[in-house]
Amino acid sequence: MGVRATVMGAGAWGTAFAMILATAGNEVTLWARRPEIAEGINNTGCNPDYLTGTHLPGVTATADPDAALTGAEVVVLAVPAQQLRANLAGWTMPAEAIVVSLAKGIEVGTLQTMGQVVHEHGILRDRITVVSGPNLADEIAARQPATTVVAGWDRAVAEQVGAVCRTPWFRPYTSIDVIGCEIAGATKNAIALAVGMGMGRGFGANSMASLITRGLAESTRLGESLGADPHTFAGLAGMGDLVATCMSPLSRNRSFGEHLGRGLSVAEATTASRGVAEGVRSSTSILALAHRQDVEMPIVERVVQVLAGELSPDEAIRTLMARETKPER
Ligand SMILES: NC(=O)C1=CN([C@@H]2O[C@H](COP(=O)(O)OP(=O)(O)OC[C@H]3O[C@@H](n4cnc5c(N)ncnc54)[C@H](O)[C@@H]3O)[C@@H](O)[C@H]2O)C=CC1
Ligand SMILES: O=C(CO)COP(=O)(O)O
Repeated sequence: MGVRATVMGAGAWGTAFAMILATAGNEVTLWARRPEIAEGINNTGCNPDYLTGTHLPGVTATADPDAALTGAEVVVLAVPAQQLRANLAGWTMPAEAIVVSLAKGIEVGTLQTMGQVVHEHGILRDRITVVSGPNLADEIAARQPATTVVAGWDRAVAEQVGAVCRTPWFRPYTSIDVIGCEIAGATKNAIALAVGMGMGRGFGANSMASLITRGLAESTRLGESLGADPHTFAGLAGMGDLVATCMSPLSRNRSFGEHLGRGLSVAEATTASRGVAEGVRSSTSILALAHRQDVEMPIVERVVQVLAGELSPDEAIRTLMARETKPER
């Protein structure tokens, strides 16, 4: 028996998630900010801007947030991290709905995770869940097998969301480590920028593996300082997502880093990007969070310096390699 589910945000991941929900037998409404996107979906059955060849049977689109939200039992938030708070302020959330956050980022200024932003908006913690894992939208849209983690403060609610978004090719696991999944999801984008920079400089698998592994170590340190379970970082939302993102040319964050590594400016890389690369804004807030928590994050620090134009990718790599020798753990 399906539920009435609404996805707020018709970018790549919002569109693919709407397709998952419809395939799983739910009644799905997809809110698009731009009316022409909603019209395109309703008229052709495909999103004209994102995942363009993907058919979305059973998905009805609208550009009216009230129409989208009225009566929804599950509300999926799929707008970029830095835009979530402003969007929530203009929306009337259904009183009893379960909320699912898809964005992978840390809010600039408040240093809050998306779950915290949603909670601050007045949603009870027990009704908030986040989805995070190795989920490149293009592959999900092509119905390639993938797994993910649905994390919620209330395990039963996470299980409910897991059941609602389960399809033959999309297998959700559940977790109660919301903060761990969110920190893992946000930091992997910053690490993917670093990996991309290395690839843009022409480096191979050794460099990539070194950055992934040490990136995971600093991500885990930050998570633990905030009360996360370190095991989460070895799981799908941690290592799983990091590997998928850093290995795939489909990743916007890795591609953005590659552009920087090849000598493009941040502005040029932004123009070349085919969607939001969350790590570009969130690297700064992740580093600020690390400073607040007194946690060392040398890779993220170098990424922030490159994005700010204070270091070249070559200098970033050189200074990372010049750090003092120390025990691995
Ligand atoms: N694309 C992917 O493979 C995955 C993305 N994510 C995360 O999901 C979140 C959304 O990403 P995507 O859908 O991929 O991004 P996208 O770049 O494909 O689309 C962004 C969407 O947000 C809309 N948007 C932009 N500014 C807005 C604003 N001010 N107010 C409302 N809507 C606005 C755009 O019109 C577009 O529909 C990000 O946090 C991303 O890290 C997570 C897993 C997979
Ligand atoms: O989060 C993602 C895969 O899990 C998508 O990564 P990008 O945002 O870098 O494309």
